[in-house]
Amino acid sequence: MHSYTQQNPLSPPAMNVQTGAPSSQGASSLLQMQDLTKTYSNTRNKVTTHALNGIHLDVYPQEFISIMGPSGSGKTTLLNILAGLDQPTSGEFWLQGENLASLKADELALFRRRHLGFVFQDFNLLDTLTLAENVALPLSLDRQNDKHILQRVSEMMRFLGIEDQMQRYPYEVSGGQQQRTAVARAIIHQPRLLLADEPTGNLDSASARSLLELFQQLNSQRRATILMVTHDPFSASYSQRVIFIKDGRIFMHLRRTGSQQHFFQSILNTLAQVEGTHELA
Ligand SMILES: Nc1ncnc2c1ncn2[C@@H]1O[C@H](COP(=O)(O)OP(=O)(O)OP(=O)(O)O)[C@@H](O)[C@H]1O
Repeated sequence: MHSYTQQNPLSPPAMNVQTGAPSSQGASSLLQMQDLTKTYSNTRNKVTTHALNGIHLDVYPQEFISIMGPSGSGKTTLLNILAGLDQPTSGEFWLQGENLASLKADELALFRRRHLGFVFQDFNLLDTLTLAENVALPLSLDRQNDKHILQRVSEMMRFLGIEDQMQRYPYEVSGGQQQRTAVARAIIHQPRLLLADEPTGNLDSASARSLLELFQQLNSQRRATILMVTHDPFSASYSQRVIFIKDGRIFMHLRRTGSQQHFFQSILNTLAQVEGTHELA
């Protein structure tokens, strides 16, 4: 299947068909992926899974992108590769010109700690640390001074509306507050890229909505570039561009051009197409 793009005819700009970037985009991309593939080979039952089949994608600074696709289409595999948690089988990717696949393990660990932020579905907070200590982790690991850390943590927790929970432990607060803590930890070091895997998956609808509004705020006010994997079309409608993956390939890019409601409807229509199109083996 070939990948293609869909746009509202009333609303240019045109997009680069391969990467989904606006053709008028002069700025250089923040993240570039070139022909990424990932194959899992199971030696026991000799089954080979082609999780990614040649992903080309450019992400531009200050974009908020959602990645959608059917179960097993390769979304998490892609995010894990970008997060440095897994290696591609072939292909390359660069974050602001840095070829991440070429870094040694310790260089990659440092790069991840300094330049990437992660938010996961299950929050991943450390239960033995207070919320403030959890948020401080990236700065403590970087050995920044205590006064600066306290100042940054307070400022960040205030921004996220959880400043009165600083001394509590994760098990003493709600899921929404835990996820806000995880977001604070993910962005306290001002990463170049925030990667989120189903960040609203364990939240009730009010907390999910407030997290998505927070992502929009981070994106517009703090210039965060966000890449979010989600199953949920409503969550995706908060972003500016949705990339649909199917069978490890990019199936379509959809860019928001009108209201959020209109974008939500376009996402639903595209999902129906993605799920209704079956490739013959
Ligand atoms: N460690 C692994 N070993 C073997 N196969 C794997 C492994 N991890 C993922 N896969 C396979 O790779 C394919 C893509 O998986 P991936 O988890 O990326 O999909 P996904 O789109 O995130 O799915 P979901 O929406 O269900 O989370 C699937 O067929 C999956 O079974």
